[in-house]
Amino acid sequence: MTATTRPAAPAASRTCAGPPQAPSRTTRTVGLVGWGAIGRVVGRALAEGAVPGAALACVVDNRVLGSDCPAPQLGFEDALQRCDLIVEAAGQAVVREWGERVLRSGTDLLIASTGALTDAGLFVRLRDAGPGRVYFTGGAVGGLDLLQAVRGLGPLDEVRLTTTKLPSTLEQPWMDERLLARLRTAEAPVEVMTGTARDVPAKFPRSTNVAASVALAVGDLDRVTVRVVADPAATRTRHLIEASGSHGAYRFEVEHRPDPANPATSQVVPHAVLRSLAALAGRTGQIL
Ligand SMILES: NC(=O)C1=CN([C@@H]2O[C@H](COP(=O)(O)OP(=O)(O)OC[C@H]3O[C@@H](n4cnc5c(N)ncnc54)[C@H](O)[C@@H]3O)[C@@H](O)[C@H]2O)C=CC1
Ligand SMILES: O=C([O-])CC(=O)C(=O)O
Repeated sequence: MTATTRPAAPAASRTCAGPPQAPSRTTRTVGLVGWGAIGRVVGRALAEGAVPGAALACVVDNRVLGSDCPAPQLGFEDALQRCDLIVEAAGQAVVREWGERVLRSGTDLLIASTGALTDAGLFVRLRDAGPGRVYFTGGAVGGLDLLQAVRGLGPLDEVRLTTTKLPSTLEQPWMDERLLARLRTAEAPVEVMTGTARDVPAKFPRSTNVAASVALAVGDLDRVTVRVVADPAATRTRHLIEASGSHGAYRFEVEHRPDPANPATSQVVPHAVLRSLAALAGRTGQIL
């Protein structure tokens, strides 16, 4: 499944009556699912007109939202009636429950919770569903465009992602008391899990979607080895991608300030979503 863009506007057309017409741009009507750390920033920016060619039509959330929400709160079915693009910023479960229905209704879907795609069955169903198209935001990591381009030269031999976060953001319901105690009392970095991009995002569904994003770019969940590290000194979240093959070697390292309300999420992520939206809305001059 490849993140491609479709032009929002029809090409300029020539009529019998006169000169070529300027391209008419249609506005993408956006339904935002999730009014949390990502959704609030995305929703407010859209409502302020920050993305030319994209307008916020409604917000879907399973909590009752207050008056700070700048668009009507709708249920999912009603949102599908009103929108031509759904932005998921709510969690992997939403992609599982609604992904296919969104695409089958002819609505496009931009996914933040890429970890849902580690479910092989869901991956195939979303790939084959339509007529809506599915897109992924790059989220908290960079270099995905290049890793995707490198596939044209052949497979990479090795791809590693090391994600380092504050211990509290990595606690999970499946952890036993011993591991939780190690995280809570850590005075130095603790390796919490090493696995493939197939395994890790399911274990840390709100914290390691980036592993699935790297794998989507590389085209192989099992080729990406992921290390999850809890570091009490990680006031910034770090993601290090290292990849190599016969044609080259690649290294991308980022450090993000965590969102104060939800430190599992890096502050940059809603801006990555807005960038993706700008590309989908057909803003010119965009680096794809
Ligand atoms: N690709 C990437 O780099 C990243 C992806 N993410 C993904 O984005 C998701 C959202 O992140 P945040 O905004 O930080 O989370 P958050 O927890 O701050 O907000 C999530 C919002 O979605 C709502 N929600 C949850 N389940 C829902 C459902 N079934 N139906 C309707 N609304 C629902 C919640 O009520 C909440 O308002 C994360 O769970 C994660 O899967 C997060 C960070 C980075
Ligand atoms: O925001 C981040 O740094 C990464 C994250 O939570 C995720 O991939 O789920």
